[in-house]
Amino acid sequence: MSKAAEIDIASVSKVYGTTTAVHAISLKIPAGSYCCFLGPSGCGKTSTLRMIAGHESLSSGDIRLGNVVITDFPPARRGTAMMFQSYALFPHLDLVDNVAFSLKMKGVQKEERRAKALEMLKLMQMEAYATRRPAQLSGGQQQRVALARALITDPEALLLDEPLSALDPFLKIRMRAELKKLQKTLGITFVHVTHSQEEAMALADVIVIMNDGRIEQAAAPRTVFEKPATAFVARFMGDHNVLSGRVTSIDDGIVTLTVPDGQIFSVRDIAQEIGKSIDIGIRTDRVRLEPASEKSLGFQGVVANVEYRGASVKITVIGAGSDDFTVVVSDADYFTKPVSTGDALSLSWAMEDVIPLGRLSA
Ligand SMILES: Nc1ncnc2c1ncn2[C@@H]1O[C@H](COP(=O)(O)OP(=O)(O)OP(=O)(O)O)[C@@H](O)[C@H]1O
Repeated sequence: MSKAAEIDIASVSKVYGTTTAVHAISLKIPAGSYCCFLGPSGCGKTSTLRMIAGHESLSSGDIRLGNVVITDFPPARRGTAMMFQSYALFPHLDLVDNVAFSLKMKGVQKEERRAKALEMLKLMQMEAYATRRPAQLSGGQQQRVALARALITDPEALLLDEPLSALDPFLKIRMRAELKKLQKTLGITFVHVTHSQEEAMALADVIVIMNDGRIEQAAAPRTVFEKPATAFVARFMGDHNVLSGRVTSIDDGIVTLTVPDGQIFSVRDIAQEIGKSIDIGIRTDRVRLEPASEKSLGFQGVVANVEYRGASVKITVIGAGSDDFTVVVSDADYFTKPVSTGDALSLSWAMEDVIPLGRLSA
């Protein structure tokens, strides 16, 4: 296998007619890492992947793979390989010929390309099916063949566009583990586009969260979850409450934030100006069902909904300017003091659990 290569995306934009799909993004994807592009539909993740692959031209900027600027290279000369969402296997060819296809295009002799294709099918544990056609395989097996076909060119980076979306939920989780294992075995850079937070968290060394053609945050899954950079990231990753308010006083480093019907205090220097709007995040599992003390923060609200989830219970609360402030407590904690819809309750959390979120507005 080839060596892994860093992918350097420098100020890359993509404009389609009047739509700017990607706004001058810059990102370095470390060599040998598993990188997931995550974001809502239309945020520009597929356009970015296709520009790395060479299936879409750049409107501006440059892309480097290792030491080589590949911006103007055709797909086959880039050192990348792409696996498509639909797998794009040829129905009339058997698996060996499907996998060997790109070598045939390169003029590699039949014996040599068939031997290499069998080696790749073996890597994906599909050699027993070598003479079958794609229609005679399950979804998971087709995916393995598509992977074998992408890997036969010894790419430095493998690009995967929603690779698990065609699979049923059970297979999705199994193939997810196989992808991760394959990336570790090969050691090459994987770039995987997904709209599933869970998938990105499970697979990635680096998650790149995109919104409206821009990168909101690029970091390790734990950083993204524990320190979301913006309100968008906190909301999109889920399991966080986002409260917005105005700074009403700053005293000795303690910022007082006033939300429409309550007060939240933060010890951190999250905004310097009185009157400025700010967003803060609080994890749903860090909220306690007890009144705030001097050392903690909180508000009083009214229970809007209670959802039993087995090991935990999710309580939705109206208050502090939010109509869906969410608290997740363990089943044990909940059942010692259950609450129902319409009950008034006090919520609190520790000051250190307040996450200041970026992109402040005036
Ligand atoms: N060939 C095209 N011509 C015109 N506009 C396009 C083209 N391809 C994408 N777009 C637009 O660019 C924006 C980004 O699209 P892109 O496919 O990159 O998003 P995405 O995040 O991958 O979305 P999805 O998850 O739905 O695939 C969208 O507004 C889309 O409509």
